[in-house]
Amino acid sequence: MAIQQTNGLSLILRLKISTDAAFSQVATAIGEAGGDIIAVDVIHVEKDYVIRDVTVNVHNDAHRERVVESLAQRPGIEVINVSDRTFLVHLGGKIEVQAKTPVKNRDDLSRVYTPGVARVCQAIHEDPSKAFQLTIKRNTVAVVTDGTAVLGLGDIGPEAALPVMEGKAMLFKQFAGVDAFPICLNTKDTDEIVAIVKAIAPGFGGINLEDISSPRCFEIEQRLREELDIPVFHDDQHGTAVVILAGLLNAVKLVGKRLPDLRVVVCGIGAAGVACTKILLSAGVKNVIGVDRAGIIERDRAYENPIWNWYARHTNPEGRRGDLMAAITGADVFIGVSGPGVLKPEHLQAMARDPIVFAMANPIPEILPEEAEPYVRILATGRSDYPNQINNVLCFPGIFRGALRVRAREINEEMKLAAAEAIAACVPEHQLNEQYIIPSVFNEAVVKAVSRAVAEAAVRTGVARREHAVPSY
Ligand SMILES: NC(=O)C1=CN([C@@H]2O[C@H](COP(=O)(O)OP(=O)(O)OC[C@H]3O[C@@H](n4cnc5c(N)ncnc54)[C@H](O)[C@@H]3O)[C@@H](O)[C@H]2O)C=CC1
Ligand SMILES: CC(=O)C(=O)O
Ligand SMILES: [Mg+2]
Repeated sequence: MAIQQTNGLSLILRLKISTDAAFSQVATAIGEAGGDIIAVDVIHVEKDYVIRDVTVNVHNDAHRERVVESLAQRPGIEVINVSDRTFLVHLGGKIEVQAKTPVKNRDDLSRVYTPGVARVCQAIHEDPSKAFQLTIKRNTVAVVTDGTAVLGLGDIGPEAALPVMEGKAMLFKQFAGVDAFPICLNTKDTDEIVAIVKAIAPGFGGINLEDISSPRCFEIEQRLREELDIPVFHDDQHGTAVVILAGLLNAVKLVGKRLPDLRVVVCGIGAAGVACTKILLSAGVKNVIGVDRAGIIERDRAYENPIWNWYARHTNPEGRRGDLMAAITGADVFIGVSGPGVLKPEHLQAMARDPIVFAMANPIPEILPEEAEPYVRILATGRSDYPNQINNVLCFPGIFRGALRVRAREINEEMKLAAAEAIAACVPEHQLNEQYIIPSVFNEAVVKAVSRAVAEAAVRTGVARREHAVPSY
Protein backbone atom coordinates (compact mmCIF):
# COMPACT_ATOMS: atom_id res chain seq x y z
CA MET A 1 0.00 0.00 0.00
CA ALA A 2 1.38 3.44 -0.90
CA ILE A 3 2.06 5.84 1.95
CA GLN A 4 -1.02 8.02 2.05
CA GLN A 5 -0.75 11.44 3.56
CA THR A 6 -4.16 11.53 5.16
CA ASN A 7 -3.16 14.80 6.81
CA GLY A 8 -1.93 16.15 3.48
CA LEU A 9 1.32 17.46 2.11
CA SER A 10 2.75 20.87 2.71
CA LEU A 11 4.45 22.28 -0.37
CA ILE A 12 6.50 25.35 -1.14
CA LEU A 13 5.85 26.45 -4.73
CA ARG A 14 8.47 28.83 -6.14
CA LEU A 15 6.69 30.93 -8.74
CA LYS A 16 7.94 33.46 -11.29
CA ILE A 17 5.06 35.85 -11.71
CA SER A 18 5.09 38.37 -14.52
CA THR A 19 4.21 41.91 -13.45
CA ASP A 20 1.33 41.66 -15.96
CA ALA A 21 -0.25 38.93 -13.80
CA ALA A 22 -1.80 39.97 -10.49
CA PHE A 23 -1.18 37.79 -7.40
CA SER A 24 -4.93 37.27 -7.25
CA GLN A 25 -4.52 35.04 -10.33
CA VAL A 26 -2.13 32.83 -8.37
CA ALA A 27 -4.59 32.63 -5.50
CA THR A 28 -7.44 31.82 -7.89
CA ALA A 29 -5.45 29.11 -9.69
CA ILE A 30 -4.55 27.44 -6.40
CA GLY A 31 -8.02 27.91 -4.94
CA GLU A 32 -9.76 26.47 -8.02
CA ALA A 33 -7.60 23.35 -7.73
CA GLY A 34 -8.59 23.05 -4.05
CA GLY A 35 -5.19 24.01 -2.57
CA ASP A 36 -4.97 25.88 0.71
CA ILE A 37 -2.55 28.86 0.79
CA ILE A 38 -0.70 29.04 4.12
CA ALA A 39 1.99 31.66 3.49
CA VAL A 40 3.41 33.89 0.77
CA ASP A 41 6.96 35.25 0.68
CA VAL A 42 8.65 37.56 -1.79
CA ILE A 43 12.05 36.16 -2.75
CA HIS A 44 13.23 38.45 -5.53
CA VAL A 45 11.84 41.44 -7.44
CA GLU A 46 12.75 42.59 -10.96
CA LYS A 47 11.14 45.21 -13.18
CA ASP A 48 9.06 42.71 -15.15
CA TYR A 49 8.62 39.81 -12.75
CA VAL A 50 8.64 38.79 -9.08
CA ILE A 51 9.71 35.47 -7.57
CA ARG A 52 7.47 34.33 -4.72
CA ASP A 53 7.42 31.26 -2.49
CA VAL A 54 3.85 30.19 -1.86
CA THR A 55 3.27 27.59 0.86
CA VAL A 56 0.27 25.45 0.01
CA ASN A 57 -1.39 22.50 1.71
CA VAL A 58 -2.72 19.72 -0.57
CA HIS A 59 -4.29 16.35 0.17
CA ASN A 60 -1.90 14.00 -1.64
CA ASP A 61 0.44 13.58 -4.64
CA ALA A 62 -2.39 13.67 -7.21
CA HIS A 63 -3.75 16.84 -5.65
CA ARG A 64 -0.28 18.40 -5.82
CA GLU A 65 -0.20 17.73 -9.57
CA ARG A 66 -3.61 19.38 -9.99
CA VAL A 67 -2.49 22.52 -8.18
CA VAL A 68 0.75 22.76 -10.17
CA GLU A 69 -1.14 22.16 -13.43
CA SER A 70 -3.69 24.84 -12.58
CA LEU A 71 -0.90 27.38 -11.98
CA ALA A 72 1.09 26.38 -15.06
CA GLN A 73 -1.93 26.99 -17.29
CA ARG A 74 -2.23 30.66 -16.28
CA PRO A 75 -0.44 33.13 -18.55
CA GLY A 76 2.34 35.00 -16.77
CA ILE A 77 2.83 32.37 -14.03
CA GLU A 78 5.77 29.96 -14.18
CA VAL A 79 6.25 27.21 -11.59
CA ILE A 80 10.03 27.18 -11.04
CA ASN A 81 10.20 24.59 -8.29
CA VAL A 82 7.99 22.51 -6.02
CA SER A 83 9.44 21.41 -2.68
CA ASP A 84 7.91 19.18 -0.07
CA ARG A 85 8.40 20.69 3.40
CA THR A 86 8.87 17.22 4.92
CA PHE A 87 11.87 16.66 2.64
CA LEU A 88 13.15 20.18 3.29
CA VAL A 89 13.29 19.55 7.03
CA HIS A 90 15.51 16.52 6.34
CA LEU A 91 18.05 18.35 4.14
CA GLY A 92 21.52 17.68 5.57
CA GLY A 93 20.06 15.66 8.45
CA LYS A 94 18.17 16.78 11.55
CA ILE A 95 20.74 16.83 14.36
CA GLU A 96 24.25 18.05 15.11
CA VAL A 97 26.85 17.88 17.90
CA GLN A 98 27.44 21.07 19.88
CA ALA A 99 30.27 21.96 22.24
CA LYS A 100 29.32 22.91 25.81
CA THR A 101 32.26 25.26 26.34
CA PRO A 102 33.91 27.49 23.76
CA VAL A 103 37.60 26.98 22.98
CA LYS A 104 38.81 30.55 22.62
CA ASN A 105 42.51 30.44 23.35
CA ARG A 106 45.50 28.19 24.05
CA ASP A 107 44.65 28.00 27.72
CA ASP A 108 41.16 26.64 26.95
CA LEU A 109 42.67 24.30 24.39
CA SER A 110 45.14 22.89 26.87
CA ARG A 111 42.31 22.07 29.29
CA VAL A 112 39.69 20.58 26.96
CA TYR A 113 42.32 18.83 24.90
CA THR A 114 45.94 17.89 25.32
CA PRO A 115 47.78 18.16 27.67
CA GLY A 116 45.04 18.74 30.30
CA VAL A 117 42.72 16.03 29.07
CA ALA A 118 45.38 13.40 29.76
CA ARG A 119 44.96 13.77 33.52
CA VAL A 120 41.24 13.22 33.15
CA CYS A 121 41.91 10.13 31.04
CA GLN A 122 44.21 8.78 33.73
CA ALA A 123 41.63 9.40 36.44
CA ILE A 124 39.11 7.35 34.47
CA HIS A 125 41.73 4.67 33.81
CA GLU A 126 42.21 4.34 37.58
CA ASP A 127 38.45 4.32 38.27
CA PRO A 128 36.30 3.58 35.17
CA SER A 129 33.12 4.56 37.02
CA LYS A 130 34.42 8.15 36.80
CA ALA A 131 33.44 8.05 33.11
CA PHE A 132 29.92 8.83 34.35
CA GLN A 133 31.20 12.03 36.01
CA LEU A 134 33.79 13.23 33.55
CA THR A 135 32.40 12.33 30.12
CA ILE A 136 29.21 12.40 28.12
CA LYS A 137 28.49 8.81 29.22
CA ARG A 138 26.12 9.98 31.95
CA ASN A 139 23.77 11.43 29.36
CA THR A 140 24.25 9.44 26.15
CA VAL A 141 22.12 6.81 24.48
CA ALA A 142 23.00 4.88 21.32
CA VAL A 143 19.99 4.44 19.06
CA VAL A 144 21.03 1.26 17.27
CA THR A 145 19.32 -0.31 14.26
CA ASP A 146 20.11 -2.73 11.47
CA GLY A 147 17.30 -1.29 9.34
CA THR A 148 15.33 -4.53 9.18
CA ALA A 149 11.94 -3.46 10.61
CA VAL A 150 11.83 0.28 10.04
CA LEU A 151 8.41 1.51 11.16
CA GLY A 152 6.05 -0.79 9.23
CA LEU A 153 8.20 -0.40 6.09
CA GLY A 154 10.15 -3.60 6.72
CA ASP A 155 13.77 -4.32 5.79
CA ILE A 156 14.75 -1.13 3.99
CA GLY A 157 18.40 -1.14 5.07
CA PRO A 158 20.57 0.90 7.41
CA GLU A 159 20.88 4.07 5.29
CA ALA A 160 17.11 4.31 4.79
CA ALA A 161 16.63 3.78 8.54
CA LEU A 162 18.76 6.82 9.39
CA PRO A 163 15.99 9.48 9.14
CA VAL A 164 13.96 7.56 11.76
CA MET A 165 16.98 7.16 14.06
CA GLU A 166 17.84 10.87 13.69
CA GLY A 167 14.21 11.61 14.54
CA LYS A 168 14.44 9.47 17.69
CA ALA A 169 17.68 11.29 18.66
CA MET A 170 15.96 14.65 18.16
CA LEU A 171 13.07 13.62 20.38
CA PHE A 172 15.41 12.28 23.08
CA LYS A 173 17.07 15.69 23.20
CA GLN A 174 14.00 17.90 22.91
CA PHE A 175 11.83 16.05 25.38
CA ALA A 176 14.36 14.75 27.91
CA GLY A 177 17.70 16.50 27.30
CA VAL A 178 19.30 13.13 26.50
CA ASP A 179 22.11 13.12 23.92
CA ALA A 180 21.30 10.26 21.58
CA PHE A 181 23.36 9.10 18.60
CA PRO A 182 21.88 7.29 15.60
CA ILE A 183 23.90 4.18 14.81
CA CYS A 184 22.86 2.25 11.68
CA LEU A 185 24.63 -1.07 11.30
CA ASN A 186 25.40 -2.68 7.96
CA THR A 187 24.88 -6.21 9.25
CA LYS A 188 21.91 -8.39 10.15
CA ASP A 189 24.01 -11.00 11.89
CA THR A 190 22.95 -11.45 15.52
CA ASP A 191 26.44 -12.29 16.82
CA GLU A 192 27.95 -9.37 14.96
CA ILE A 193 25.31 -6.90 16.22
CA VAL A 194 25.85 -8.07 19.81
CA ALA A 195 29.64 -7.76 19.43
CA ILE A 196 29.42 -4.27 17.89
CA VAL A 197 27.04 -2.91 20.50
CA LYS A 198 29.20 -4.33 23.29
CA ALA A 199 32.25 -2.75 21.70
CA ILE A 200 30.71 0.73 21.49
CA ALA A 201 29.01 0.57 24.89
CA PRO A 202 31.79 2.33 26.88
CA GLY A 203 30.74 5.68 25.41
CA PHE A 204 27.10 5.32 26.37
CA GLY A 205 24.90 5.38 29.45
CA GLY A 206 22.21 3.36 27.67
CA ILE A 207 21.39 1.44 24.50
CA ASN A 208 18.08 1.96 22.69
CA LEU A 209 17.62 -0.81 20.12
CA GLU A 210 15.29 0.30 17.34
CA ASP A 211 13.54 -1.25 14.37
CA ILE A 212 15.37 -4.59 14.48
CA SER A 213 13.08 -7.31 13.15
CA SER A 214 11.77 -10.20 15.19
CA PRO A 215 12.68 -12.81 16.24
CA ARG A 216 16.38 -11.70 16.12
CA CYS A 217 15.53 -8.65 18.24
CA PHE A 218 14.66 -10.85 21.25
CA GLU A 219 18.00 -12.67 21.32
CA ILE A 220 19.99 -9.51 20.61
CA GLU A 221 18.33 -7.66 23.47
CA GLN A 222 18.55 -10.60 25.87
CA ARG A 223 22.26 -11.16 25.27
CA LEU A 224 23.11 -7.47 25.52
CA ARG A 225 21.12 -7.14 28.74
CA GLU A 226 23.08 -10.04 30.22
CA GLU A 227 26.46 -8.79 29.05
CA LEU A 228 26.27 -5.03 29.64
CA ASP A 229 25.89 -3.06 32.86
CA ILE A 230 23.95 -0.20 31.27
CA PRO A 231 20.25 -0.28 30.30
CA VAL A 232 19.50 -2.03 27.02
CA PHE A 233 15.95 -1.34 25.90
CA HIS A 234 14.35 -2.40 22.64
CA ASP A 235 12.03 0.52 22.13
CA ASP A 236 9.68 -1.20 19.68
CA GLN A 237 9.07 -3.87 22.28
CA HIS A 238 9.01 -2.10 25.60
CA GLY A 239 8.41 1.54 24.72
CA THR A 240 5.39 0.52 22.71
CA ALA A 241 4.17 -1.91 25.38
CA VAL A 242 4.41 0.75 28.10
CA VAL A 243 2.38 3.27 26.12
CA ILE A 244 -0.23 0.68 25.11
CA LEU A 245 -0.70 -0.26 28.76
CA ALA A 246 -1.01 3.41 29.70
CA GLY A 247 -3.69 3.92 27.06
CA LEU A 248 -5.52 0.78 28.09
CA LEU A 249 -5.50 1.70 31.79
CA ASN A 250 -7.37 4.88 30.90
CA ALA A 251 -9.59 3.38 28.17
CA VAL A 252 -11.04 0.73 30.50
CA LYS A 253 -12.05 3.41 32.98
CA LEU A 254 -14.24 4.98 30.28
CA VAL A 255 -15.96 1.76 29.26
CA GLY A 256 -16.32 0.49 32.84
CA LYS A 257 -14.36 -2.75 32.33
CA ARG A 258 -11.57 -4.34 34.41
CA LEU A 259 -8.26 -5.64 33.04
CA PRO A 260 -8.76 -9.22 34.36
CA ASP A 261 -12.12 -9.46 32.55
CA LEU A 262 -10.91 -8.25 29.15
CA ARG A 263 -10.50 -10.31 26.03
CA VAL A 264 -7.68 -8.68 24.07
CA VAL A 265 -6.63 -9.48 20.49
CA VAL A 266 -3.05 -8.55 19.60
CA CYS A 267 -2.37 -8.56 15.86
CA GLY A 268 1.25 -8.79 14.68
CA ILE A 269 3.23 -11.06 16.97
CA GLY A 270 6.61 -9.46 16.35
CA ALA A 271 8.69 -7.19 18.55
CA ALA A 272 5.87 -4.89 19.65
CA GLY A 273 3.19 -7.60 19.80
CA VAL A 274 5.16 -9.93 22.07
CA ALA A 275 6.20 -7.19 24.48
CA CYS A 276 2.72 -5.72 24.55
CA THR A 277 1.31 -9.14 25.42
CA LYS A 278 3.87 -9.61 28.20
CA ILE A 279 3.14 -6.27 29.82
CA LEU A 280 -0.63 -6.83 29.61
CA LEU A 281 -0.24 -10.21 31.32
CA SER A 282 1.93 -8.67 34.06
CA ALA A 283 -0.68 -5.95 34.54
CA GLY A 284 -3.42 -8.51 35.16
CA VAL A 285 -5.02 -9.19 31.75
CA LYS A 286 -5.81 -12.90 31.57
CA ASN A 287 -7.16 -13.48 28.11
CA VAL A 288 -4.91 -12.40 25.22
CA ILE A 289 -5.12 -13.94 21.76
CA GLY A 290 -2.30 -13.37 19.26
CA VAL A 291 -2.87 -13.26 15.51
CA ASP A 292 -0.17 -13.10 12.86
CA ARG A 293 -0.24 -13.51 9.07
CA ALA A 294 -1.14 -17.21 9.28
CA GLY A 295 -3.91 -16.67 11.83
CA ILE A 296 -4.30 -17.25 15.56
CA ILE A 297 -1.25 -18.39 17.56
CA GLU A 298 -2.69 -21.65 18.83
CA ARG A 299 -2.55 -22.79 22.41
CA ASP A 300 0.34 -25.20 23.09
CA ARG A 301 1.18 -25.66 19.40
CA ALA A 302 4.89 -26.00 18.48
CA TYR A 303 6.29 -23.20 16.33
CA GLU A 304 9.67 -22.69 14.68
CA ASN A 305 9.89 -19.20 16.12
CA PRO A 306 10.99 -19.75 19.77
CA ILE A 307 9.12 -16.72 21.04
CA TRP A 308 5.90 -18.02 19.49
CA ASN A 309 6.36 -21.21 21.53
CA TRP A 310 6.39 -19.02 24.63
CA TYR A 311 3.36 -17.20 23.23
CA ALA A 312 1.49 -20.43 22.60
CA ARG A 313 1.97 -21.44 26.24
CA HIS A 314 0.88 -18.14 27.79
CA THR A 315 -2.02 -16.90 25.66
CA ASN A 316 -5.28 -18.02 24.06
CA PRO A 317 -6.74 -19.72 27.16
CA GLU A 318 -9.93 -20.60 25.26
CA GLY A 319 -7.92 -22.50 22.63
CA ARG A 320 -9.34 -20.55 19.66
CA ARG A 321 -8.16 -21.36 16.13
CA GLY A 322 -8.59 -19.69 12.77
CA ASP A 323 -8.26 -16.20 11.36
CA LEU A 324 -8.57 -12.67 12.70
CA MET A 325 -12.37 -12.90 12.61
CA ALA A 326 -12.26 -16.01 14.81
CA ALA A 327 -10.05 -14.16 17.29
CA ILE A 328 -11.84 -10.83 17.33
CA THR A 329 -15.39 -12.09 17.67
CA GLY A 330 -16.54 -10.99 21.12
CA ALA A 331 -13.22 -9.25 21.94
CA ASP A 332 -13.15 -6.09 24.07
CA VAL A 333 -9.86 -4.74 22.76
CA PHE A 334 -7.92 -4.93 19.47
CA ILE A 335 -4.27 -3.94 19.48
CA GLY A 336 -2.68 -3.78 16.04
CA VAL A 337 1.09 -3.73 15.69
CA SER A 338 1.15 -5.46 12.31
CA GLY A 339 0.63 -3.63 9.04
CA PRO A 340 -1.70 -1.42 7.04
CA GLY A 341 -5.32 -2.24 6.36
CA VAL A 342 -5.52 -5.54 8.28
CA LEU A 343 -8.72 -4.58 10.06
CA LYS A 344 -12.09 -4.23 8.31
CA PRO A 345 -15.36 -2.76 9.57
CA GLU A 346 -16.85 -6.28 9.77
CA HIS A 347 -14.16 -7.22 12.31
CA LEU A 348 -15.16 -4.25 14.45
CA GLN A 349 -18.85 -5.12 14.20
CA ALA A 350 -18.05 -8.56 15.65
CA MET A 351 -16.44 -7.13 18.82
CA ALA A 352 -18.07 -6.92 22.27
CA ARG A 353 -19.79 -3.71 23.44
CA ASP A 354 -17.74 -0.50 23.46
CA PRO A 355 -14.83 -1.71 21.30
CA ILE A 356 -11.40 -0.32 22.15
CA VAL A 357 -9.14 -0.30 19.08
CA PHE A 358 -5.46 0.67 19.07
CA ALA A 359 -4.42 0.54 15.39
CA MET A 360 -0.76 1.34 15.75
CA ALA A 361 1.03 0.25 12.58
CA ASN A 362 3.10 3.09 11.18
CA PRO A 363 2.85 4.98 8.99
CA ILE A 364 -0.49 3.48 7.90
CA PRO A 365 -2.59 1.95 10.68
CA GLU A 366 -4.49 -1.36 10.56
CA ILE A 367 -7.61 0.67 9.80
CA LEU A 368 -7.97 4.34 8.99
CA PRO A 369 -9.84 6.27 11.69
CA GLU A 370 -12.41 7.53 9.17
CA GLU A 371 -13.35 3.92 8.41
CA ALA A 372 -13.31 2.70 12.01
CA GLU A 373 -15.04 5.52 13.83
CA PRO A 374 -18.68 4.42 13.29
CA TYR A 375 -18.00 1.05 14.93
CA VAL A 376 -15.71 1.79 17.89
CA ARG A 377 -16.02 3.52 21.24
CA ILE A 378 -12.32 4.34 21.64
CA LEU A 379 -9.78 4.54 18.84
CA ALA A 380 -6.08 5.27 18.98
CA THR A 381 -3.33 5.20 16.35
CA GLY A 382 0.44 5.73 16.35
CA ARG A 383 0.12 8.91 14.30
CA SER A 384 0.37 12.56 15.24
CA ASP A 385 -2.44 13.65 12.94
CA TYR A 386 -5.28 11.94 14.85
CA PRO A 387 -6.41 12.12 18.49
CA ASN A 388 -5.07 9.51 20.95
CA GLN A 389 -1.56 9.08 19.60
CA ILE A 390 -0.18 5.91 21.16
CA ASN A 391 3.44 6.15 20.20
CA ASN A 392 6.57 5.02 22.00
CA VAL A 393 7.79 8.64 21.98
CA LEU A 394 5.63 9.03 25.11
CA CYS A 395 7.92 6.54 26.83
CA PHE A 396 11.50 6.38 25.60
CA PRO A 397 12.66 9.92 26.49
CA GLY A 398 11.34 9.74 30.06
CA ILE A 399 12.31 6.15 30.74
CA PHE A 400 15.93 6.77 29.72
CA ARG A 401 15.99 10.13 31.54
CA GLY A 402 14.97 8.34 34.75
CA ALA A 403 17.36 5.44 34.21
CA LEU A 404 20.33 7.72 33.40
CA ARG A 405 19.62 9.98 36.37
CA VAL A 406 20.14 7.15 38.85
CA ARG A 407 22.70 5.39 36.60
CA ALA A 408 20.53 2.33 36.48
CA ARG A 409 22.15 -0.92 35.38
CA GLU A 410 19.01 -2.02 33.53
CA ILE A 411 15.40 -1.14 32.80
CA ASN A 412 13.34 -3.83 34.51
CA GLU A 413 9.64 -4.78 34.60
CA GLU A 414 8.90 -2.60 37.63
CA MET A 415 10.40 0.43 35.91
CA LYS A 416 8.25 -0.22 32.81
CA LEU A 417 5.05 -0.65 34.81
CA ALA A 418 5.87 2.51 36.76
CA ALA A 419 6.33 4.35 33.45
CA ALA A 420 2.95 3.13 32.14
CA GLU A 421 1.14 4.20 35.28
CA ALA A 422 2.86 7.59 35.23
CA ILE A 423 1.85 8.21 31.61
CA ALA A 424 -1.75 7.17 32.28
CA ALA A 425 -1.90 9.46 35.34
CA CYS A 426 -0.96 12.48 33.20
CA VAL A 427 -4.57 12.48 31.97
CA PRO A 428 -6.60 13.63 34.99
CA GLU A 429 -9.82 11.65 35.49
CA HIS A 430 -12.03 14.69 34.98
CA GLN A 431 -10.50 15.28 31.53
CA LEU A 432 -10.62 11.66 30.40
CA ASN A 433 -12.80 11.09 27.33
CA GLU A 434 -12.91 8.99 24.16
CA GLN A 435 -10.68 11.46 22.29
CA TYR A 436 -8.26 11.89 25.19
CA ILE A 437 -7.09 8.66 26.80
CA ILE A 438 -3.39 9.38 26.50
CA PRO A 439 -1.47 12.62 27.14
CA SER A 440 -0.04 14.60 24.29
CA VAL A 441 3.56 14.05 23.33
CA PHE A 442 3.98 17.78 23.99
CA ASN A 443 2.67 17.60 27.54
CA GLU A 444 5.76 18.54 29.52
CA ALA A 445 4.46 16.73 32.58
CA VAL A 446 4.94 13.36 30.86
CA VAL A 447 8.74 13.16 30.78
CA LYS A 448 8.96 14.51 34.34
CA ALA A 449 6.40 12.04 35.68
CA VAL A 450 7.88 9.08 33.79
CA SER A 451 11.49 9.84 34.70
CA ARG A 452 10.64 10.26 38.36
CA ALA A 453 8.56 7.08 38.54
CA VAL A 454 11.26 5.13 36.70
CA ALA A 455 14.09 6.45 38.88
CA GLU A 456 12.11 5.57 42.02
CA ALA A 457 11.39 2.09 40.70
CA ALA A 458 15.09 1.62 39.88
CA VAL A 459 16.06 2.53 43.45
CA ARG A 460 13.30 0.31 44.90
CA THR A 461 14.42 -2.70 42.86
CA GLY A 462 18.13 -2.23 43.58
CA VAL A 463 19.37 -1.46 40.06
CA ALA A 464 20.31 2.19 40.71
CA ARG A 465 23.94 3.22 41.22
CA ARG A 466 22.97 6.70 42.49
CA GLU A 467 20.08 6.49 44.89
CA HIS A 468 20.01 10.13 45.96
CA ALA A 469 19.42 11.33 42.40
CA VAL A 470 15.68 10.72 42.20
CA PRO A 471 14.27 13.99 40.88
CA SER A 472 12.26 15.98 43.38
CA TYR A 473 9.75 17.61 41.00
N1 LIG B 1 2.86 3.29 17.49
C1 LIG B 1 4.02 2.91 17.94
O1 LIG B 1 4.58 3.49 18.87
C2 LIG B 1 4.70 1.74 17.36
C3 LIG B 1 4.20 1.15 16.24
N2 LIG B 1 4.85 0.06 15.73
C4 LIG B 1 4.33 -0.47 14.49
O2 LIG B 1 3.96 -1.82 14.68
C5 LIG B 1 4.29 -2.56 13.52
C6 LIG B 1 5.14 -3.76 13.89
O3 LIG B 1 6.39 -3.32 14.39
P1 LIG B 1 7.42 -4.37 14.99
O4 LIG B 1 6.77 -5.22 16.02
O5 LIG B 1 8.63 -3.57 15.35
O6 LIG B 1 7.74 -5.23 13.69
P2 LIG B 1 8.08 -6.79 13.57
O7 LIG B 1 8.58 -6.95 12.19
O8 LIG B 1 8.92 -7.23 14.70
O9 LIG B 1 6.67 -7.52 13.72
C7 LIG B 1 5.60 -7.37 12.85
C8 LIG B 1 4.73 -8.61 12.97
O10 LIG B 1 3.50 -8.32 12.32
C9 LIG B 1 3.17 -9.42 11.51
N3 LIG B 1 2.31 -8.95 10.43
C10 LIG B 1 2.64 -8.16 9.40
N4 LIG B 1 1.57 -7.99 8.60
C11 LIG B 1 0.56 -8.69 9.16
C12 LIG B 1 -0.78 -8.91 8.79
N5 LIG B 1 -1.27 -8.40 7.67
N6 LIG B 1 -1.56 -9.67 9.61
C13 LIG B 1 -1.05 -10.21 10.74
N7 LIG B 1 0.24 -10.04 11.11
C14 LIG B 1 1.03 -9.29 10.32
C15 LIG B 1 4.51 -9.95 11.02
O11 LIG B 1 4.42 -11.28 10.55
C16 LIG B 1 5.34 -9.83 12.28
O12 LIG B 1 5.23 -10.96 13.09
C17 LIG B 1 4.94 -1.60 12.55
O13 LIG B 1 3.97 -1.09 11.67
C18 LIG B 1 5.42 -0.48 13.44
O14 LIG B 1 5.47 0.76 12.78
C19 LIG B 1 5.94 -0.49 16.32
C20 LIG B 1 6.48 0.08 17.42
C21 LIG B 1 5.92 1.29 18.00
C1 LIG C 1 7.20 4.38 16.46
C2 LIG C 1 8.14 3.31 16.16
O1 LIG C 1 9.12 3.12 16.83
C3 LIG C 1 7.87 2.45 15.03
O2 LIG C 1 6.82 2.58 14.38
O3 LIG C 1 8.71 1.58 14.76
MG1 LIG D 1 10.48 1.71 15.98
